[in-house]
Amino acid sequence: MKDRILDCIGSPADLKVLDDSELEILADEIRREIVASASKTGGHVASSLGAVEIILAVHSLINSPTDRFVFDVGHQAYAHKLITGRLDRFDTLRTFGGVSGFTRPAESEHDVHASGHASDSLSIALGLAKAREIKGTDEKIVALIGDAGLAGGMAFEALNTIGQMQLPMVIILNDNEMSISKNVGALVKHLGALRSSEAYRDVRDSVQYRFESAGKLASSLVGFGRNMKDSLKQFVLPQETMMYEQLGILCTPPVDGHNISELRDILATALEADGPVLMHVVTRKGAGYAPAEADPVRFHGIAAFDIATGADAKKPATAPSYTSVFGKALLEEGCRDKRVVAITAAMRGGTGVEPFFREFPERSIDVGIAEENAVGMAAGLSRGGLKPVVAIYSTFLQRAIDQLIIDNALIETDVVFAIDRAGLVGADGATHHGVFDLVYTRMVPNMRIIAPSDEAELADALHTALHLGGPVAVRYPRGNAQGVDVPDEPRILPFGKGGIRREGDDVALLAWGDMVQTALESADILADRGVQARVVDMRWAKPIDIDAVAHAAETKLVVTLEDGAIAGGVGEEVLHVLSQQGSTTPTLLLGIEDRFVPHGSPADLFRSIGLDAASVAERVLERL
Ligand SMILES: Cc1ncc(C[n+]2csc(CCOP(=O)(O)OP(=O)(O)O)c2C)c(N)n1
Ligand SMILES: CC(=O)[C@@H](O)[C@H](O)COP(=O)(O)O
Ligand SMILES: [Mg+2]
Repeated sequence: MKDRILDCIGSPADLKVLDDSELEILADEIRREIVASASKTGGHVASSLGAVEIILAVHSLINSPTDRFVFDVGHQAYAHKLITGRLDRFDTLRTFGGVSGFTRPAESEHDVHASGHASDSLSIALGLAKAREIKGTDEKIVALIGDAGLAGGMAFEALNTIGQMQLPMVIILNDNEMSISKNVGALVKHLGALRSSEAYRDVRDSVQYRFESAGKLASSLVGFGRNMKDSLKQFVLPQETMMYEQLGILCTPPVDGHNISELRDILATALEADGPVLMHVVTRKGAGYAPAEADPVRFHGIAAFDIATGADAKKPATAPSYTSVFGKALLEEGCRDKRVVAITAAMRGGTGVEPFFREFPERSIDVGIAEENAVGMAAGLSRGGLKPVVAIYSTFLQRAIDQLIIDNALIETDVVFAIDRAGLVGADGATHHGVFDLVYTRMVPNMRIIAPSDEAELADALHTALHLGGPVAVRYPRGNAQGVDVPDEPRILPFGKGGIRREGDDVALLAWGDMVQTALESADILADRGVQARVVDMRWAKPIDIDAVAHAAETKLVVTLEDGAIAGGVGEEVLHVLSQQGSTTPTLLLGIEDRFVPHGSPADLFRSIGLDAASVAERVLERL
C-alpha cells in the first residue's frame, strides 16, 4: 500500500490525473523527500525547494520526453528527478555511481542536456525550437531559468536570437531575487520594478478575474496568448514594460510561483502561443523549509545537515580551506597595496572574497554570472593602472578563455587569476571539475602559472603573482588545505623553481599542487616496497622547472602527477623538455585520461581514476 502520491508517480504522465489540490499535496511530499535526502547527501536544497510547483505545473501540462523541459544550471531540478523515475535512487544523490546533482541525458530520457553551467538553457531551447521547425514537428519547449542565470551573457545572446526568430517556446523566469548570494546588477532592479509596479498588479488582477469569470482555459486562451500583447499595452506604461517585451518576447505579469493553480492556468495559455513567451514567476528560495528560507545562501549548496535545526551535520575540519586562506591573503594584499581590486562572477562566498568585499567595497566588483565580463573588465582595470585579482572557479573561467587570451595575455595585463576549485571538486561532478585550466592557461603565451602545494605556498603565490605583474594564474583545489602554518609575511617564490620534498634516486615523482601530497604518500608506499622515490613540488606549471626535470631524468623513471587533463597538461610539457634535453629516461604521465570524470567524493573519484596514493604506487611499480 503506497501512502504517498509521490510513490505512485512513475513518470510525469502520471501527473495528468491529479487536480490542483492533489498536486499541492504532491509538492509537499516532494519537499519532504528533498529535505530528507539532501540532509544526508548535501545538495542544492534552496533552489530545488523554490522550484517544486513550477516543475509540477510544467510536467502536468507537457508530455515529456516528447515535449522538452530544459533546466538552467539544473541545480533546481530535484523535483523533476523525483517524478521522472529516480525516486528510488534519490538517496544516492551526488554520490559516486549515484544520481547526479544536475540533469544528465545518460541518466534519464527526460533530461535534455548536461546542465551545471548557468545561462545556457535558452540557447539549448532555441536550438530545439529550430530543430522542431526544420523537422516540421510540434512538440512543446519549455526552459526554466533563474533571475541570476537570465542576466548571464549567454542567455542574453539567446534572447537576441529568440526575439528575432519568433519560434514558439516558453521561458519560465524563476525570480527569487537571489543568485547564490543576493542577486546583483541593473537587471535585478528592472525585475524589482516590475514586481512592485502597480500597472503589472492591475494586469495580474485582471487576468485573474478573467480566469475566474470565464472558465480557466477558454478565457485564458482568448485573453492571453499572443493577444495578451495588446491587453498588456493597455495597462503598462512604456517605461514600465518588461525590457524583454521590446525584444519581441511576450511577457506575463508576475505569477505566484507557489500557486499551482495560477501557474497552470497561465502556463497552459503560454504553451499555446505562436511565438516566444516569458513567464515571470516569483518564488521564495528555500520555500517550505524554514532553515532554508531563513538562510538561502547557506542552503544554496549545502553539505549534510540536521533536519530539525538546519545545522551542519559534520564538525568543521581543523585545517582551513584553500579558499579561506586565499580570502585572508587577498585582504592582506589589499591592505598593502591600494591598487588591488577583487572581482568575482557571482561567487562571493565560494571564492572567499567576502572579507575583501566588506573591507574595501569600493575596490570590489561582483559582475553576476558574467565570466567574460569579469575577465574583460579586469583587462580594463589593469590598463587603468590597477591590479585586479579575478577570483573564479576553474570550470567557470572556461567561459572566458577568449578574454584571457586576447584581452589580457596578448597585451600582458597585470591581472591575477585566482583559480579556485582546480582539480576534482567532488559531488558536483563532470560539469564542475577543474580539470582543464592547466591546459587552457598553459597554452597561452605570456601566462605564468603557480600551483601551490599547501596554504603557506598559496599565500606566497598570490604575493608573488601581484609582485611579478603580467597575467599570472594561481590555481588551488576545493576543500581543506594541508594544515601548515601560514607565515605573517608572505614570501616571493623563486621564479620557475620547484623544491625537493623527499630525496630518492630510483624514481622521480614530479607533482603539482595537491598532488604533491599524493606523491609523498606514494613515496612512503614505494619505500616499503624497496623503491626510493624523489618527490618534487614543481610549484610552477609555467615556466616549468627545467633543472628539476633534468635532475629527474637521472633516475630510472620520471613520473608526473597532475589533477588535470593529461592532454595538453604539464606532464606533456615535461615530455617536451625531456626530448629537448635528449633524455631517454622512461616516463609515466599520471593525470586525468581523455574522459569526463563523474560525481562522487574526491577520495572515491581519485581512486576510480588511479590517482590516489596506493594506485599511483602500483602504477609506478608496474613500470619499473
Ligand atoms: C557559468 C556559471 N557561473 C557560475 C555558476 C555558479 N552558480 C550556480 S547557481 C548560481 C546562481 C543561480 O541563480 P539563479 O539563476 O537566480 O537560480 P536560483 O538558484 O536563484 O534558483 C551560480 C552563480 C554556474 N553554475 N555557472
Ligand atoms: C550549482 C553551482 O554551480 C554552484 O552552486 C556550485 O555547486 C558551487 O560549488 P561549491 O560548493 O564548490 O562552491
Ligand atoms: Mg535566483
